[in-house]
Amino acid sequence: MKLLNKIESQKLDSLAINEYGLSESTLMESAGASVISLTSNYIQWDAAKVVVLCGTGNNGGDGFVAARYATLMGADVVIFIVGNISHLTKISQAYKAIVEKMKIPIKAIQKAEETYRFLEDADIIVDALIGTGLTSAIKGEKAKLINRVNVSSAIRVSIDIPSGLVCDSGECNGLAIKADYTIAMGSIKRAHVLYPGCEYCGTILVSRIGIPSKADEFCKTEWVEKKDIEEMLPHRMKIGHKGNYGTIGIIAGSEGLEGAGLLTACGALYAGSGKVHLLVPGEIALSITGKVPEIMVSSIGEKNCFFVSDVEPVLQKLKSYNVVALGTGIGRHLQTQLFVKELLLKINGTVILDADALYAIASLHISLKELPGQFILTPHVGEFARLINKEVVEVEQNRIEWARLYAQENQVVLVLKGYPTVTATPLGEVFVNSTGNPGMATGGMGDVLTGVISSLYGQDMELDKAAVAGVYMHSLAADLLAEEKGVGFTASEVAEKIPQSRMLISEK
Ligand SMILES: NC(=O)C1=CN([C@@H]2O[C@H](COP(=O)(O)OP(=O)(O)OC[C@H]3O[C@@H](n4cnc5c(N)ncnc54)[C@H](O)[C@@H]3O)[C@@H](O)[C@H]2O)[C@@H](O)CC1
Ligand SMILES: [K+]
Repeated sequence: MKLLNKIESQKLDSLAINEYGLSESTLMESAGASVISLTSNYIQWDAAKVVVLCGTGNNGGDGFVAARYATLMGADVVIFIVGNISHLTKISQAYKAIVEKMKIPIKAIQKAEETYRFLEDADIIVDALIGTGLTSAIKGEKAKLINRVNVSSAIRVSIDIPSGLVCDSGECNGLAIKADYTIAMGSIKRAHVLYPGCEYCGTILVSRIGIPSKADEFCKTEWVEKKDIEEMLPHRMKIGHKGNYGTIGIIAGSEGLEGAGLLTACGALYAGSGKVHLLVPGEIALSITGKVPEIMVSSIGEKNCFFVSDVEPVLQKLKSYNVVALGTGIGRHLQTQLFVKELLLKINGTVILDADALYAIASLHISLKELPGQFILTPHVGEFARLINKEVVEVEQNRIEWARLYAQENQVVLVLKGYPTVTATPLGEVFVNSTGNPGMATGGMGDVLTGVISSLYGQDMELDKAAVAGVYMHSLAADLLAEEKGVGFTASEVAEKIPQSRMLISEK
C-alpha cells in the first residue's frame, strides 16, 4: 500500500477529481460514510451517545458526513464546531446544511464547560478537528479540548489523522488526540507509521474513498504488508537440490566478536540457503568450527582479525559463492579496514555490507559508485549517520528521505534499520517495513538480518526484493517471539523462528 506524505495525499485527491472525474463531494461523502462502515465491526454505533468535533477545514467536512451516517445507524449525535464558523470550507458548509436539516444538534464551542460535559457523557468521540491541514503546533482552546478528549472514557475515532499530528513526520510535541481507531483516507500516511505518531493512532483502518487503485502510482513510498512479501518469495521446487538455493560466503569475525559470523550464518541457514560458508580469521577459526555443524568454516590467515594480506585467499574462495556478506564482527583494526577496501575493489558480484564493513567505508571514504560490485548496505542509524556525515537526530527527523537520497546517489540498495526499517532502491523507491517490535533492540539482531537477506538473494530474488522480504521476514520472526515471550528473546532465537515466519507469510 502507498505511504503518502501531505503533498502526495493532496495530489491523490486532485488526480481522483481531475483525471478520473470524481467530485470533491463524492470523496467527502465516501470518507465520512466509511468512518461508520469500517468501524461497525468494532464499535456499536446503535444507541451510542456520540460527540463529533468538527474543525473548519475539510477534515471537519468529513465529520459532518460521519455525523449523518452515525445518526442513520441509530446513534444520538451532537456536533461541536471548533473554530470560526465563518471559516468553514464551502463543501463543509454544504454538508453542515444537510445535518442541520436532519435536526442533528450543532453547537459552537463557546462555553467550554458545556462541551466538556458532553465529552464526559459520550460513548464515542469522533475527531474531525484537523487532518492533513495542520500548519503549526496546536495551542490555546484547541489544546485544552484535545487534553479533555484524551482523558474521556469514550471510544475515540480520528478521521484521517489524529488531530495534532504533523502529516509528514508524525510529530506532535505531546499534544494530539489519542485515538482508538483512525480511519486513513485514500491511503496510509507517514504520521500513521512514524514515531511518535504511530503511538496515537490505535487501530488504523484504510478507506480508499473510491479512488481507483492506479491513481497512486506516482507515489514512490510503499508500506510493506504480508501480501507484498508473499508475492515476492521464490517457490521451492520439488526436485530442487542444495545447489539451487544459493551458496553464501560470509566474511566475518575477529577476536572478541567470534559469534557475529555464526549469527549471520544461522540467519542464512534458517532462511533456506543451500550452502553456507563462513570465512574467519585464522586465530578464531578453532573456536567457531563445529559449533553449528551445517556451517562450513574456513580459516583465513593466521591473525585475530583480517589483514590486507588475506584479500587474495579470500578472493579464491569467493569464486564459488553466489553472494557475499561482509562485515559482521570484523572489528575496526586499520588492517581490517584496508582489507575491506582492497576486497571491494576486486569483487565483481553481489555483497551485503554490514557493521564494521560500513565503518571502513565511512572511514576510508570508499566510493561505492565506482566499484565493480553491486551492494546492499544494512546500517543502523548510527552507522548510516556516519556514512553521510550527519547527526543521528537529523537522520531520524526524516529517515525515509535520507535513505532514498543515499540509495539513489550511490546506486545501492540501502536498508536503514530501526523504527521503522526502510529499504531504499537505486531507482528512488522506498519500502517501509510494517513488522518488528522493541524486543529486537539487542545485540546480534542485525547480524542475523544480514544472513537472511544474503540467503534470499542467493535463492534467486532480485537485490531490492531480497532486502525488503528479508527485513519483513526477520522482524515477523521477532514478532512471533514477542507474542510468546514479550521482551528478552535473543538473535539466535529469531534466526530459528525464520522458517515459521516464512510459512506464515506464504499462508493464504
Ligand atoms: N478532496 C479533498 O481534499 C479531500 C479531503 N479530505 C479531508 O480533508 C482533510 C484535509 O482538509 P484541509 O486541507 O481543509 O485541512 P484540515 O481540515 O485537515 O485542516 C485545516 C483546519 O485546521 C485548522 N488548523 C490548522 N493548523 C492548526 C493549528 N496549528 N491549530 C489550530 N487549528 C489549526 C485550520 O484553521 C483549518 O480549520 C483530510 O485530512 C481529509 O480528512 C477527505 O474528505 C477526502 C477528500
Ligand atoms: K482528525
